[in-house]
Amino acid sequence: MPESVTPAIRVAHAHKRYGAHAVVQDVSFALTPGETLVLLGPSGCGKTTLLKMLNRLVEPDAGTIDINGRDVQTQRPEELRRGIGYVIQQVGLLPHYTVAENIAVVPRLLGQAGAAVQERTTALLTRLHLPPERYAGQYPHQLSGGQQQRVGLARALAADPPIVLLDEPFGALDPITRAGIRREFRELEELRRKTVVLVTHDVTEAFELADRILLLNAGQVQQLGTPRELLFRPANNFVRGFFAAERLALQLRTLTLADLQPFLAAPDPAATTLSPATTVQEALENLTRTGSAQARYSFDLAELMAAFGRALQQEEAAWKP
Ligand SMILES: Nc1ncnc2c1ncn2[C@@H]1O[C@H](COP(=O)(O)OP(=O)(O)OP(=O)(O)O)[C@@H](O)[C@H]1O
Repeated sequence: MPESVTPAIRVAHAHKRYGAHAVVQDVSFALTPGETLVLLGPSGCGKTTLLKMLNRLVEPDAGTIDINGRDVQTQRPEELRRGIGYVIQQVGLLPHYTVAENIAVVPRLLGQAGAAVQERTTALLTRLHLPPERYAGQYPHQLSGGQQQRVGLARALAADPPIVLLDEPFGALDPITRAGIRREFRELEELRRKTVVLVTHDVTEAFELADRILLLNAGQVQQLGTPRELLFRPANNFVRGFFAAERLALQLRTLTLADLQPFLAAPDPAATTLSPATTVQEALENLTRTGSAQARYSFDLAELMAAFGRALQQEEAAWKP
């Protein structure tokens, strides 16, 4: 991060213990505005505790936390929280409020005008694929789990906070709904501009959403880096082991056509082209798609996989110590 940029979030030497149990041990990181950090690690490693330190739902025993350059200890917790969106797994919608009323809670607390709040609610619902004419007046119990999670996200975004904290936001969903919502989430322009800290223990989710991953074990940072760094340049055996079971799937999601380009034949101008940023996984999905969406590409499945193998060898050779 350039020194002139004030980190959106800076955590320095944070510690937390409950009795004899050291839950967070000497954790430090700094995020540039707009960055998405995923807190990843096994159950009980301290992810939620660390996340809650950022909005003062948990107070650290030692260390400092600055949000936009200001120590959180100098700010009243309620005021701090109004500037930070927060989504939890259980969603926590108010059961007697409609969808629109739930989304409007924080903007109303901030004294925003009714018409502006309504406009924002309508826009957010539309963007999250919940047509407002159908859903604005419904109550939480009338919605599916995935719809409730989208309302939870809309609520966290309603006051347009520059920082959003998400604790297992897709945790309660089945894998298919989860993958779909994750895609929507990634494509949400709204979130691209924001600094996001997201807790998950789902490795695929972490790789899909993170700019950087903070991998924790027993309260200690094992590695902080891009998904590519954690995968190809693990800092220790814990990091290596944590990704071992899903290594191939993660490699397919991490390498892109740009990485494979030296090993693929020159593109056929008559064929459908895929962007260089397309992951190998996405390219595979395109190639194996059947039916009306079938298109002709410059390479076939065998050529793609051969190029993937060679790119992988190159990547691993480049990062050998
Ligand atoms: N208020 C508390 N009092 C005592 N122990 C706590 C408290 N909150 C958390 N812990 C303990 O601290 C450890 C870390 O909890 P935390 O919820 O941060 O983990 P996590 O990584 O988010 O786990 P999971 O993925 O299972 O949600 C756990 O062993 C938990 O039992």
